[in-house]
Amino acid sequence: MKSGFVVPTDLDPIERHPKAVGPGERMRMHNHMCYGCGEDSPNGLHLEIYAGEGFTIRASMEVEPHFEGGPGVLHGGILTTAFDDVMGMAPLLVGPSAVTVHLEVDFLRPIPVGSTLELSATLLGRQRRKLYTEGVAHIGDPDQPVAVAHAIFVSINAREHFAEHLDKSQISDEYKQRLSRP
Ligand SMILES: CCCCCCCCCC(=O)SCCNC(=O)CCNC(=O)[C@H](O)C(C)(C)COP(=O)(O)OP(=O)(O)OC[C@H]1O[C@@H](n2cnc3c(N)ncnc32)[C@H](O)[C@@H]1OP(=O)(O)O
Repeated sequence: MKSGFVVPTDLDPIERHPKAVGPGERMRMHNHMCYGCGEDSPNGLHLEIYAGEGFTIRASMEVEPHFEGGPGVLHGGILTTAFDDVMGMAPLLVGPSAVTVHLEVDFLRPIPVGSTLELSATLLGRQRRKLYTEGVAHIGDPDQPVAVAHAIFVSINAREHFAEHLDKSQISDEYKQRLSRP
C-alpha cells in the first residue's frame, strides 16, 4: 500500500470533549441536508453515524443498486464520500467543527452491490488545527478490510467559513439562525 499520508510525531494531546456524544450514541447531524448523513437529503447516502469508544466513529451502509460503479460493485466515489462523512465526524469527538483538506483511499477489494459495508474511523491525533484520521471499511470479516482511508481535517470557525455561501443552502434560513446564536 502506498500513501503520502504521514502523521506527525509531535502531536498535541487530545481528550474527548465533555459535550461530545457518548460511546454507542448517534452523532448529532451537522446538517440534515448533508449528502452523506442528512436524513432529508433527497438522493444522499443517509448514513447513521455513531460514536464509539475513545476516539472512534462507526457507521453501516447498505450498498444500494444505484451506488453501482463497475458492474455489480460499489462506485469508488461513493465509498470515498462515505469515508469523508464518517471520518469527518471524528474531530467532533474532541470539539471543533472541521472540514476535509486531504483525503486518500486505498481500494483493496471490490464491494458487491447488496452487501452491508461497515465503516469505522479513528482520530489519530491533532497538530494545531489539523486533525489526522484513519478510516477502515469491511464487509463481514473485520480482519479483511475492503478499503482503508486517511484524511486530514482542519478546524474552522463555522460561522465565518460558511458565511459567503450560506444563501445557496437548501436550508439557508435555518442555518443563518443557527450560526447567529452566540
Ligand atoms: C462543519 C462540520 C462538518 C462535519 C462533517 C463533515 C463531513 C464532510 C466533510 C467535508 O466534505 S468538508 C468539504 C470539503 N472541504 C472544503 O471545502 C475545505 C476547503 N478548504 C478550505 O476552505 C481551507 O483550506 C481551510 C479553511 C480548511 C484552511 O485554510 P486556512 O487558510 O484557514 O488554513 P491554512 O491553509 O493555514 O491551513 C491550516 C493547516 O492545515 C494545513 N493544510 C491545509 N491544506 C492542507 C492539505 N491539503 N493537506 C495537508 N495539510 C493541509 C496547512 O499546512 C496548515 O498546517 P500548519 O498548522 O502545519 O501550518
